[in-house]
Amino acid sequence: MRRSAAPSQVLGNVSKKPRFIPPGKNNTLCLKSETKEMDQEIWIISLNYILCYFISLLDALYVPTSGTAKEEAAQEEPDCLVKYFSVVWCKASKKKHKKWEGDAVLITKGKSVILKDMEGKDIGRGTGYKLKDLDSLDEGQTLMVGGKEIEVMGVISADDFSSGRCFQAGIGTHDAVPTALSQTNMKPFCKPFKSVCQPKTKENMLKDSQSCKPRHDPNAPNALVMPRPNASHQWTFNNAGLPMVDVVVDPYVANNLRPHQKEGITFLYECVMGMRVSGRFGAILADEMGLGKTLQCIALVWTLLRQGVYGCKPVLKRALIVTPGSLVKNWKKEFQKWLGSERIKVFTVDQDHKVEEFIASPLHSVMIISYEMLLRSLDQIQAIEFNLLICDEGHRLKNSSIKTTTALTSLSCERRIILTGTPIQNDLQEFYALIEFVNPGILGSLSTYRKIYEEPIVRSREPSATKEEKELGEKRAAELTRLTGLFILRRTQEIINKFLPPKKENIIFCRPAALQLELYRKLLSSRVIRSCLQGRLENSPHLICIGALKKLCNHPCLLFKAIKEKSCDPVADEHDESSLYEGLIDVFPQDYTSDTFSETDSGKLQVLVKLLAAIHELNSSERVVLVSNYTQTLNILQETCKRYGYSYTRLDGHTPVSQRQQIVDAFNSKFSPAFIFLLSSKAGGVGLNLVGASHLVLYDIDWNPATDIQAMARVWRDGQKHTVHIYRLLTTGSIEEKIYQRQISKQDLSGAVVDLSKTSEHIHFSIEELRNLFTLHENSSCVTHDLLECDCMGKKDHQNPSSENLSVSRSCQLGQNHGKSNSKKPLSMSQLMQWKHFSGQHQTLADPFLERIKENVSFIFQNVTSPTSPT
Ligand SMILES: Nc1ncnc2c1ncn2[C@@H]1O[C@H](COP(=O)(O)OP(=O)(O)OP(=O)(O)O)[C@@H](O)[C@H]1O
Ligand SMILES: [Mg+2]
Repeated sequence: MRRSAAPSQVLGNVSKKPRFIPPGKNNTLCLKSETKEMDQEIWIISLNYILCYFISLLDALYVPTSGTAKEEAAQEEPDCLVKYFSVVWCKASKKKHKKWEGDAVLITKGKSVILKDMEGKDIGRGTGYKLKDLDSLDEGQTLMVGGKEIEVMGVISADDFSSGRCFQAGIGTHDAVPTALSQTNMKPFCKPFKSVCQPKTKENMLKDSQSCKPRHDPNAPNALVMPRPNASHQWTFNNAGLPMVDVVVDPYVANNLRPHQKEGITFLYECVMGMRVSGRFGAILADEMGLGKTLQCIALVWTLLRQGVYGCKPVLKRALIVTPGSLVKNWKKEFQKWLGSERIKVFTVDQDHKVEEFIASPLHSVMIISYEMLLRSLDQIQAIEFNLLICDEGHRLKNSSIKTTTALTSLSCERRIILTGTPIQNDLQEFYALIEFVNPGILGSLSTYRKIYEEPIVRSREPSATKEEKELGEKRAAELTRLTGLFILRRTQEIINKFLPPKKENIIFCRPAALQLELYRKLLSSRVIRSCLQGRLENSPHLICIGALKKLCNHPCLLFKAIKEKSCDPVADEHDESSLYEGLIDVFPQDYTSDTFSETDSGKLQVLVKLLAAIHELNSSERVVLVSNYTQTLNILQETCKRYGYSYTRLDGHTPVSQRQQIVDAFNSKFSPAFIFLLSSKAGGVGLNLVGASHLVLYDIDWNPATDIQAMARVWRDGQKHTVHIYRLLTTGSIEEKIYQRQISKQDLSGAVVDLSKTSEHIHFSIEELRNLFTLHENSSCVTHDLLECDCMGKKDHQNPSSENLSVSRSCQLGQNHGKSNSKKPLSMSQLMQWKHFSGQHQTLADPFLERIKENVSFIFQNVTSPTSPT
């Protein structure tokens, strides 16, 4: 017999011995028509063989199934028991020496069988078997399926099949057997445990073992001691038999750590040391914004640069931190903040400090560089041996084909950490790309991953999914979470609530101004929108319409400007946009100019002006961050600041990266004269600390909830001293409300693994969705509230939980709705239902800031998070 090529046979199964068994014996099953072609060999299954099989399972990774086999088999013979077997297969032949061609999964149901390869594709089917033969099918037996011979290697439980576990290699925890995972796209890494110190002589090693002591006292009170590696780790990485020594985080930094940060550092340590998943050294730290991911990494880097468990040898010699440009200086500052300036020298790459300097400098062991600069200096960086790579705001690596990802992947550093505060969102393929970056190959090939996880999970979330599809999708999602949970850590903000001041979050529905309403109606009646609703969406005219409506919601002057620009553009050939604007100019007053805009023409701007006045007057020492997604809108907000004499500072995409940290520091300083920080959420939303302000206004809304959440997290974070007020402004009844509804319904969708929302406006809209987007609700004070089916009608005060109105308020709570079918509801806004809410006309509002704006506000939702209250 030749050694099999089946993956399950490759790893050490040479001991498998064939044994001839006469054909026709009851341990060989075959179709009648195929009996003659059957080979007459039957195989012994020795204990060794079974062992080999299980070891080999570790070899093949997630090998998918379409997830429908169970249903397919069930359709054929609905009442029979479905069984699953792991098998090996080869083409049927009379050859004496078989060469197994692959592993497979056999599904039997009644008299039928389906054979699936390890990618989940059907590779054979058969019917007409004897019931009793299939019922008694067991290890070692062979069977003919559609021209293939198979041999049963073991039974698979229904659970292992539906979770997809039967297709994956075992990914263990600390105690796992070392895995030999498939190495899809693996780069030739440098050995992670290659000594970063000079080689030593035997005598020196002996000396070392005597002098090798923990750098810090592991028995000191509150000492943060890293877990020791298990025997298998020692076997793999300590061949020299060096003495083991406790790795203890420097108390200088450890004393400042919050409990979750201590856990996070331990987790990262275990990941990058290959102690959580054998042979894997990557991690994703996805803690919510503001939980101090930077500090956790700094503590890790500092520990590994100075210490190592085997013979005291430091694990790292050099670490590379890649971060958005606006955060390069922030990282340097944080290093200084937590380690002081004498412990470590970090090198930040910029125009004046080139990579070459780092190479030449013996002083520096940490390099911080922006993603942009990394691309420009890739050649030099590739030549440096880094032992740890940290990618801050690493969700940008969600696309494996973009330049940044390819550049970073080309670095031969196996220890990789992605930091992201944004939920690992978007589609499951982006999730795959992030995983693939930190632990290449761990989820198998993309096509395998798609079949086994993505397809069943996505399918299970579709409204038309059957019960079985839903169950399968849930199981696969749970399995994916379990597996990736070994190296992804996410904690939510609640864990630091107790260290933070209260946060008041308000969603403010602003009544549109008369001019806005008139323009809105005109836009909705345009030919372009009508034709969109008839399904004519070539060249995406609906995106132009959406853009126009969003501009109008911010301020009509933005639309005016767009119309003027279009009409002045001699080469304008975008018929859709021009015809969308047809006749609109007549709606504006004759003397209208975009420069002399009036705040009374925009509901939101009116509210903002009053709000700023209230803050300025009532809380003169507190400051405000004003956020918009659009530079043009920021211009209007800036102009408004000027008009009212408010001092301001601004950070947007045009702000030179080198100046960003300076601007942020100046604003956060208590001596800052600036009352307002104008922030473009796209340019500077991520990672910034703006704790100098305690009020934050989100002037407009993005499709992606993560963008808004990111922006809102800038002020409510460690270091904040005042109660934080967040105001999210939405134009009542307009497209903004719809986008908000979509945001929160998508957030609810974020199942066990990911948030499936889309990032850009390039979302696929159904005609029904477009119809909803292109409807103006003039008679509602809050469409979002209407959708909650709450019976308070906004007339009652839901503000005071101790008042008798509580019972009315309760009718909005989830608990009360349990009996109702949610399927009728377009949204599942469970969180929002638990917020206080009240109409703008309410007699008195407990909040002095809201009190000042109520005249222009139709409805408010409010949620207060305080150290003692649950969120
Ligand atoms: N243990 C701590 N004690 C006091 N302040 C802390 C602590 N940990 C972190 N901070 C401070 O909290 C702020 C937020 O930390 P950091 O910027 O690291 O958050 P993050 O998790 O990276 O958030 P984001 O996802 O928004 O980037 C920083 O100013 C940091 O110095
Ligand atoms: Mg950060």
